[in-house]
Amino acid sequence: MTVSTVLNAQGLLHVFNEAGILAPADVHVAQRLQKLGGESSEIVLLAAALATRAVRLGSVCVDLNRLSEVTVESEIDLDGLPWPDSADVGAALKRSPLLGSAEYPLQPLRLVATTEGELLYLERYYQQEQTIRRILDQRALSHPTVDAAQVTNILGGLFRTEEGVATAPPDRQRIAAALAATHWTTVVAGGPGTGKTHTVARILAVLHALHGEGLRVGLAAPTGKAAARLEESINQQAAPLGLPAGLSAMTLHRLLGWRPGSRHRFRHDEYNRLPYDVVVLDETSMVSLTMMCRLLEAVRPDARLLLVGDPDQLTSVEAGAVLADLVARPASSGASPSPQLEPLIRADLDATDDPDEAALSPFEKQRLHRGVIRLSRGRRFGGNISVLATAVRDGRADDVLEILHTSFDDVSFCPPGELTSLRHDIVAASAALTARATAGDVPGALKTLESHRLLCAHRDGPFGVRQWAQQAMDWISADTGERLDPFRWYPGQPLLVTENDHDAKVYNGDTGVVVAHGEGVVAAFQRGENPILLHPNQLAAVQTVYAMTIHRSQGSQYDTVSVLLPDDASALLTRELLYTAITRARHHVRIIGTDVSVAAGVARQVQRASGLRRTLV
Ligand SMILES: Nc1ncnc2c1ncn2[C@@H]1O[C@H](COP(=O)(O)OP(=O)(O)OP(=O)(O)O)[C@@H](O)[C@H]1O
Repeated sequence: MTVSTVLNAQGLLHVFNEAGILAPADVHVAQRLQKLGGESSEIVLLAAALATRAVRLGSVCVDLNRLSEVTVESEIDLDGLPWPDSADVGAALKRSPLLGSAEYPLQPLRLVATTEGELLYLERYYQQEQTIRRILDQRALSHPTVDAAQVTNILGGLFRTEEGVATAPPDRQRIAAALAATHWTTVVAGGPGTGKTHTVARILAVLHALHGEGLRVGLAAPTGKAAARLEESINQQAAPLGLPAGLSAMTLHRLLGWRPGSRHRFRHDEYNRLPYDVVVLDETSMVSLTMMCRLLEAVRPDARLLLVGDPDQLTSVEAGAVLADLVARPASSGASPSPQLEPLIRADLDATDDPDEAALSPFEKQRLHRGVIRLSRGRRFGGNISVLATAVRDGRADDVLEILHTSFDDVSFCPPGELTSLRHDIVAASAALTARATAGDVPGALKTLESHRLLCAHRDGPFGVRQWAQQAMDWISADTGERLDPFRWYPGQPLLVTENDHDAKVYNGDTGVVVAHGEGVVAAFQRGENPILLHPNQLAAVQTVYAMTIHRSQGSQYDTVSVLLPDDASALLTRELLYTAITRARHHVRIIGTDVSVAAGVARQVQRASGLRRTLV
């Protein structure tokens, strides 16, 4: 491992920098605080550097009781390092001018006591977390008043089986709609295919029926790709639900009014609130603490807010895992249920297990008080993919390995050297894609593009996208006898967009395919019934994609997914990564790796320390 060392780092900063725990940026922040605040305690400076490191790696704060539980890439002997005792760190911090003093009022660090120990924050993130906590708690103090009989009628009309009878209780989708009708903030969580978007469309139908045509709805998602999917899906369901046609969704940055040159300040804020009665945010798991704070500040207190997403998936690249925190937050934290909710969902609350849906647990019932519901019934895929994903999610490594070692049609497991079936699928998918694309069949090519996808954890190295994309191209060339030339456009060329292009309406993460068109070619991207067709030269930032990272694949699904696991020492190999990769598959998931790498992935959880799930003392 290469370590970037800071030449003038001293004491513990030097030791932890040399060991590869602290990056130069972490050391520089601590050194700056040392200079500005006149702090000389080594353990305070180390704690400040670890707090900076934590934010860099996605946490909001550092848990003093778990200072040494840092995820690192490999051979670092964590136990051999001189970790200070957490009580000593706490005591030294309490004496530190960096926590605020008459001489040094800036207070860049904040120590917070919780029922489970002390947390150290960089002040900015503490303030953002406090804002989120305060606004959510305030929003939970009052509730919209609705005509109960009208809501009962509307819910009865919307939640029916195909045969036209009311769905059997418990129906968590109906509960979500009842929650959204009676609470200012609703969190609809659920894995892929549990009907989150289906439910959002019905919630909008309930609110439209209650508030009439004038209801102003803002639909948003953290990425352009996710916003386009949300818009497409809601509009497909709009007509039968009586929703207005042409609802549009946008990125969260756009919704808030992005301003050039300012990454985290927006046109809409607490002084200039968003003009909507309902704001829906999809793929909330990808939203950082900072963006969630900005959204909450900008939503009117009397507007309904709907946060939707899968808390088990990979989280935002920046600090924070707010959706997971909100779902896991203790039931007691500052909320009272709307008195109107219970009568609306009496049958669901009282229901015992249904063949398709388990009864609500006591924890779920308590969580309803905070406006949180988790959809649990998979609607899109079932079978062993779902069982495998659940076992990964719950950290049951033995069950995961047992499923992988049993021969199933929809789940397979290959040792790293056994690549025959992977090669077969890559070559067959490419041949089918090229045939459709050469024939100018845009819908056929776009459908075939989703037939197989190779996913890697890393970008570079022996398990990375770069190497495996090249391997895939070599296999395809060996089969066709033709070299794939990445410097020209050819029918069947799979594309990945790497930057948002609002004019062309293609977004970072979109995948498309080059298709023959007249004498030339077009690049085709799926958008509902009407694919987007462009000349490939119009695309500002695009790559050929024969393999992609699991991070990039978030929000997409494929018929067959092959997941190439890295070495078990890779810090990227986490439970969330495995879960995200497996749940990309509709019909078949193939894991390529060893028992050791699978077990390591299931065991290693993304450690995102935050105070939102805790009770402050
Ligand atoms: N109550 C229901 N009855 C019948 N079909 C349903 C129901 N709920 C969802 N579906 C169907 O299940 C499929 C998945 O639903 P949907 O797309 O809403 O799930 P999702 O949780 O939003 O998935 P993703 O996480 O992939 O976006 C869709 O085809 C949808 O029409």
